[in-house]
Amino acid sequence: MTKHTPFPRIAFIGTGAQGASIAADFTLAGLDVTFIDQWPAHVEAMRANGLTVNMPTRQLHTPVKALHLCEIAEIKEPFDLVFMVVKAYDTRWAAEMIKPVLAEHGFVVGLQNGMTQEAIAEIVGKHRTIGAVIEIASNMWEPGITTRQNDTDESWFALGALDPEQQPRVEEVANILRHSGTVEVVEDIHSAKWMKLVVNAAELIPSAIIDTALNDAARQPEFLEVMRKAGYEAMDAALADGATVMPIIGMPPVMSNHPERFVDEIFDEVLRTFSREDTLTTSLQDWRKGRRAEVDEVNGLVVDILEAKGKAAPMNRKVVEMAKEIEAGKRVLSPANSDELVAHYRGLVQ
Ligand SMILES: NC(=O)C1=CN([C@@H]2O[C@H](COP(=O)(O)OP(=O)(O)OC[C@H]3O[C@@H](n4cnc5c(N)ncnc54)[C@H](OP(=O)(O)O)[C@@H]3O)[C@@H](O)[C@H]2O)C=CC1
Ligand SMILES: CC(C)(CO)C(=O)C(=O)O
Repeated sequence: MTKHTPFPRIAFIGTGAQGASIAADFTLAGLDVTFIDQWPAHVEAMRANGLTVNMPTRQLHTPVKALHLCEIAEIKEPFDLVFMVVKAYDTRWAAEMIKPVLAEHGFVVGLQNGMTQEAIAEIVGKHRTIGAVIEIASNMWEPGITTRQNDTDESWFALGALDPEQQPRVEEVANILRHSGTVEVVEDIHSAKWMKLVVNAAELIPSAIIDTALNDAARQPEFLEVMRKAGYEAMDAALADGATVMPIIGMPPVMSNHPERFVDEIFDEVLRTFSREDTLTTSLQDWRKGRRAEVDEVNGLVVDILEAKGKAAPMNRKVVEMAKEIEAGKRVLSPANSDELVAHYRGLVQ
């Protein structure tokens, strides 16, 4: 029997590493959840064997209702709440696909890295868009099986409406998402999303370029400076785009109002609380699977915002350049790439 909720029909578009584990929590809580994914083998595996979620100290298994993307066109009853958990670069088309089956008073929640709430709002309308910060480390290498490295007691989310008139309803969405972790409802989701992007600019693509687990990358002193520099430039971009410094991911109230020290604090918190010794960033997982990573949506956005304001983002520009070479097959994914990034950093600070 399905639980009574203000959102009787829930969908996830994108049920990879992150979407699958959160949607599994909702399913096990008795909610009506539809899993929609573009990876055919994953949908077939979930239909045949259900979904398995491996966590540090327990394993979940549940039958799920899974649809291929092409089956969205067959949906008769609209969804009241849609969690968008595809990669940031897939947001626009995914929002267009879901729009015809989104209830008039429904919401799309952009549970992703990157400033995806803006693209979602352009497509489904500001009044139906909720921005979200997600902090969980997870990975998916096999169809039907996701590994979530942070159980619900150490998973963290922030939610905020784009349209202030809808903000009171965000609490109802938070109550649903609390099946999967701690949820903070924030008034200023633009700033919260930027604070996450700041730490993402430092950690994701830089550690992926050197084909190294996040914690190992951050343990290399000179490479840590490279990562921090990318984060400092991202903080500049955040401030230039109207964001204010605010604590996220369960950090204590801001310890420092110095923007660069604040970048260091968020980064330390990710390493201390969320990232495990073997955590590969979502971007390195993409590259090891031969897929595209969120380069333009994270480091590329920093370059674009600062350059549009007549400022420079030389560390992020270099990160984007090397990432594009990797994606074009012109550069090998290797720890040896560290030398070039470190040399570039040294040139900037001399
Ligand atoms: N994984 C992590 O640790 C973290 C991820 N995030 C963010 O969460 C969002 C979702 O990321 P995440 O869940 O990691 O992404 P995944 O790549 O695991 O899943 C996204 C989607 O990619 C497709 N996909 C994944 N693997 C394959 C494959 N081998 N072959 C074909 N298709 C595949 C699937 O379809 P489809 O494209 O339809 O979705 C999947 O749903 C991103 O914005 C990410 O930055 C944030 C914090 C940490
Ligand atoms: C948790 C982590 C480091 C894992 O990839 C991540 O991707 C993020 O902070 O967005």
